[in-house]
Amino acid sequence: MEAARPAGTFVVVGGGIAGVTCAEQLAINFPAEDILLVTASPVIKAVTNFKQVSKVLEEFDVEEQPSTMLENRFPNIKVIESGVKQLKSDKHCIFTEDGREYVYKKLCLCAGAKPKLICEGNPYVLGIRDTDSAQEFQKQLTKARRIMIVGNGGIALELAYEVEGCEVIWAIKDKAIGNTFFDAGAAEFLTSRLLSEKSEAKLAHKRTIYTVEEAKKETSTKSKADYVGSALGPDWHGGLALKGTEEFSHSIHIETKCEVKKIYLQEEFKIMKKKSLAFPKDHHKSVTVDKEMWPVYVELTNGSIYGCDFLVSATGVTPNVQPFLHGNDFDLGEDGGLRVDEQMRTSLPDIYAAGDICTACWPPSPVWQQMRLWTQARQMGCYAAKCMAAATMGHPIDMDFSFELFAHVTKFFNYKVVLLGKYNAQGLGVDHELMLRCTRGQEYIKVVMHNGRMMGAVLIGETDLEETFENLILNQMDLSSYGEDLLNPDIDIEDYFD
Ligand SMILES: Cc1cc2nc3c(=O)[nH]c(=O)nc-3n(C[C@H](O)[C@H](O)[C@H](O)COP(=O)(O)OP(=O)(O)OC[C@H]3O[C@@H](n4cnc5c(N)ncnc54)[C@H](O)[C@@H]3O)c2cc1C
Ligand SMILES: NC(=O)C1=CN([C@@H]2O[C@H](COP(=O)(O)OP(=O)(O)OC[C@H]3O[C@@H](n4cnc5c(N)ncnc54)[C@H](O)[C@@H]3O)[C@@H](O)[C@H]2O)C=CC1
Repeated sequence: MEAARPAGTFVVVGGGIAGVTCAEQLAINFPAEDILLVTASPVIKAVTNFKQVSKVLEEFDVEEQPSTMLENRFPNIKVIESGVKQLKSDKHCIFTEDGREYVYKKLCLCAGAKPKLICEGNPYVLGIRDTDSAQEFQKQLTKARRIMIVGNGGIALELAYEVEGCEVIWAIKDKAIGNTFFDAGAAEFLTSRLLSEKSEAKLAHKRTIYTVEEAKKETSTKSKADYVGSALGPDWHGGLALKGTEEFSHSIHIETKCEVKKIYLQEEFKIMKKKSLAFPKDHHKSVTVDKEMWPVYVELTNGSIYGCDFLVSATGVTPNVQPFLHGNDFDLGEDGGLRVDEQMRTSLPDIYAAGDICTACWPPSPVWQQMRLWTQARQMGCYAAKCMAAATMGHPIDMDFSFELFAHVTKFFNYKVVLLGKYNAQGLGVDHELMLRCTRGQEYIKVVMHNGRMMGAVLIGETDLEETFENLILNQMDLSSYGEDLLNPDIDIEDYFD
């Protein structure tokens, strides 16, 4: 083993948004010190065109870049391209796959998360996380006539809308689509677009830039071991043609309130002599027996069996903590993430964590919750670096303002979607009121009220209400006297509260 580097550098693990933002912020705070970014992926994620849309809402593009671009931008950042295989927290050092040891004075773990697949090790069950897995999915899709999507969160929503030329059976546990983002009302608004043919017009991308060109060149020269790359994000499918073998644009059947009971390979299925269902033509449940043979069969808990070419398990993520646990007594959250306090500190001295790997365990603002999202990875990475700096300099630091209000802007089914605060009345019990305004095919607005105060909102479409509602949630003004006028389309609400 080679000699250890000089003691006492800041070390960040992970080249995703959290890790890169953390390293950048440390480089700004400590221009005279070396910052080490140790990452298993051959490319890093860079935030570009950052735009603060309002007090809390932010938008940005994301580019995959060779690590040299980060080093050029910040000469005091040194990127080490190797996976961390062990952490010795008592000795303040990490060991990488290439046999090196690095000693840290403060360490920030930003190793992201992995897809939580319904069935590990089955070649017919794909997960989507990084560029490689997205490309593998695309490759399999070009040969597919029918796939099954399992799960009801962000990835499933995107795939259900984007996949063309292939029959899609979408199996969800819930009554309505998109349970991590929407209630049944919003889901119905979106479903009507999903079940109608997509417009022929070229769909606008979720974000304008998502570059994988450089990444492709780099990836091919590196061995990948078992590590996942950084998570995809806004517009990950923008550069990929998600098309199966058929000529139709969109053909989807949704099976609600069910889970996957069993997956059979073709040979197993033949022996069992069970019947599978044909793809329903009219969005209703199929009763016709399928005469075709498929590589894999999926039995659902509602009794239906469908054959398909493969399944996509879009069933959430598990924090990527495994490489760091051996011999280190970290406190873990219920979701398996590294618990962090309001200073982004884990339970072990001088070790911080940010992004998908961590579980926020500070008492949250009443209108904020953690979700494993791009924006939160950036905010946490930046704030963790500031906390590391504050602890080094001995200055206290206040909680970053971005954790005051949950705010997420994205695109689903080609609609702009803004989610604010307790947008699904999370944790409010029955003691809340909903106000709705909906124009089919155009906009869906839902406001969550509690004791006359606005606690959250879902804005689908070009509503232009995000800034006003953000303010109303932040200032917790008593809105009881305004009643339904809050959503009255004839009243200019922005002027009203100016
Ligand atoms: C398909 C898809 C679409 C998404 N779309 C959106 C969206 O539209 N909006 C949104 O807000 N969020 C979206 N997300 C979520 C978002 O991408 C993640 O929340 C965010 O990227 C997490 O960033 P991170 O830096 O914490 O982790 P990651 O991006 O996963 O980065 C982790 C890094 O750590 C490295 N690493 C892992 N293990 C080790 C190790 N042992 N040693 C060294 N390095 C290691 C990895 O190689 C990687 O570089 C999407 C996610 C997916 C999968
Ligand atoms: N536009 C956006 O904001 C997007 C965000 N993302 C993020 O990327 C990450 C990964 O996305 P997803 O995998 O979609 O995770 P997710 O957490 O958004 O959704 C997981 C879904 O799987 C369901 N599920 C869990 N276990 C299941 C099981 N055994 N059987 C059936 N269903 C099961 C859950 O009910 C939930 O609907 C998430 O953090 C998500 O927030 C992903 C895509 C788009």
